[in-house]
Order: sequence, then structure tokens, then C-alpha cells
Amino acid sequence: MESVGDKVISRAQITGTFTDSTVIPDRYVRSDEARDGVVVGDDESYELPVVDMARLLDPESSEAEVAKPGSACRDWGFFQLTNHGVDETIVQDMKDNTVQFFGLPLEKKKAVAIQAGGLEGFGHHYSRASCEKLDWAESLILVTEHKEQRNIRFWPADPSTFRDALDKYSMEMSDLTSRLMPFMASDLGVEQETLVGTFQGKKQSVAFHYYPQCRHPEKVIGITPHHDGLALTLLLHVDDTPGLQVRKNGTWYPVKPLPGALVINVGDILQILTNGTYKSVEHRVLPDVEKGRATVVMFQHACVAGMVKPLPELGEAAYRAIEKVEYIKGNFRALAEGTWFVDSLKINHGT
Ligand SMILES: O=C(O)CCC(=O)C(=O)O
Ligand SMILES: [Fe+2]
Repeated sequence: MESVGDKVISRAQITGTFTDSTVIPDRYVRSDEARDGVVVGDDESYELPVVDMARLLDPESSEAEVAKPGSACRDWGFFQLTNHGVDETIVQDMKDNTVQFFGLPLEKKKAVAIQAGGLEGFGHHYSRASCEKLDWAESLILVTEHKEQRNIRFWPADPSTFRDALDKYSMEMSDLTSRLMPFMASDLGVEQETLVGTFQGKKQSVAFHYYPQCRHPEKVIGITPHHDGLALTLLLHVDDTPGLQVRKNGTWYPVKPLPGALVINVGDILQILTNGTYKSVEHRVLPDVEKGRATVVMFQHACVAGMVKPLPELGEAAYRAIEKVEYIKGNFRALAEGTWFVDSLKINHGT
């Protein structure tokens, strides 16, 4: 059987093979549903929602801005957040360390390679067991909260500033989540403490991705279409290369990264907590023909007294309650099979 270690591919190998050759190794070539679907045309104008945090917080403008995060979460499940107030030095340090890490030779990155059966570390994480194809990406996944759950041996020691940068960045993302939740609570009509409480002190994990440039982007996929299984995702573009696409009513919409913004999206747990009011939407990444692309993706967990279930304030439950641990297991199982776990939790109330 192929070991996890065999799946670690160096950026040098990938770009070396593909910038000079017209042939893409079979294990990356995707002809499956991953590449299906219509992408919105270049001539069609569309706007993904943008929320300005400074306007939200300013009493003069907050009334006009306050409807935006809620409607973005209901209609798109995604928005870009500008003026988020996260310390710029901390963001820049995280970006610099990400670039430096992915720029290391493969042998060095292997110091933190994922182990057989493990979840954390460097390698190919997102490809499906059921399809045996690889995504055009190398990734590093780590648990950042709770602190005692950190597996420091998977936190890169090279570059030497990486761990400190991530420690600080992780805290900033938890704080930002706590600042955002009250706006969502008032949109939903639930007590602020109720929603904030489902996130506060819960787990957090991070995925760093690098998508090398690809001469034949039409043949491969950066990340297979998926829904995010946790509660809230906060994505930082390390560069200005586009690639992320969000699906709405069957059409794929490319996200055009705004300078300095974070991309926020609703994960499955938040869809369940909000009893389906907020949408966890499918998204994917396509590589760029000219440039590599790196992202830092923070996943915030949430639960109600150890359970994943709709907030009782939001009416008759549309999803069955499940223990968080069981939820995580089910989510991984479904991801490997290419199904969506949330579907199996839906309650059919009949008519
Ligand atoms: O890198 C991106 O743009 C998206 C990553 C993503 O969807 C994920 O890590 O779940
Ligand atoms: Fe995702």
C-alpha cells in the first residue's frame, strides 16, 4: 500500500515537470466531477459580498453595514472582510513565514511530514481516498487551539520565526471570530452570548496551502470541491493570485482577492447551529497558469455543550444533534467518500 510519505511531492518536482513539459502525470489528471460545472463568464459582472468591519463598528455607519454579514452568510456563505483590525505586523509575519516554509527544499519540509494515519503535518491532505487522484497543492495542517493539544513536532522549526508567527496569528483569528459573532447573533435574533459562547474556548486548526503554477490548469484541480466541516473559516491570501471559486445555484464564481481583506466562510457546523439559516457552500481551487498561490486558512470549531446541533432558539430542529467527536469522525468519513455529512443529519419532518 502507498504510504502517506509517498504522497509528499516537492514544489520543485511539480513545477520542474510541468513548466517544461506538456504532459501531466496521470495521478493529477482530473476528468471527474471535480472539474464539472459552469464558471461565470468573463463578460458577466458579479460581486461577492464585502463587509467593512470599520463601518460595522462606527456608530455613524453601522446601521447600514450591519445587514451585510448576515445576508452574505444566508445568500453566499462567503464574504470578504475589509478593515478587520487584525495587527498588520502579525499578518505580514504569517505571510512571510508561509512563503519561506513552502520555499524550502522538500527534504526540509519533510521534517514535519504527516505520518501514516495522522492528520497533522506537511503533505497532500485533501485528495479523496475514493478517487486516488491528487490535488495540485501541498499543504501543512496543524491544530492551534487548545494550546495543550498542539503537536509542536509538526510545527516547522524552519523558518525559525514560524512558530511564534503562528502562535500570534492564531490568537488574532480567535479574537476576530469573537468580534464578528455578535453581528451574526443580532442578525439571527439570538443572544450575543449564546452564539459567542458556542465558539469561545473551542478548538482551532489551520491549513497552509501552496498551489504551484500549472501550465495546464484545465487538467488538474488545486482543491477538490468540498464544504468546510467546521464552524467558521477565515482565509488569508498570502499573494494576489486568484484561484478560489464558490458555487452558487450550480455556477462557480471566482473570488477576486481584495488587498488586505480576509475571506470568511460559513462551515457546516455554523449551518447546523443556525438551523440552516446560514449556508455552508461548496468551493474549490483551480491553479493559476502563471503564478503560484499560497493561503493560510484558519478553521474555528464550535459546539453547544459538546454537541453539534441547532440553537434551540431557532425553531424546530432541522438537523439531529450529534456529539462533536462523532461529528468529526463522520465528517472525515464522508469527505473520503465524496459525500456531504450534513445531508445525513437532516431531519425529514414530512409534510
Ligand atoms: O486555499 C484556498 O483558497 C481554499 C482552501 C480551502 O478551501 C480549505 O482549506 O478548506
Ligand atoms: Fe475549504
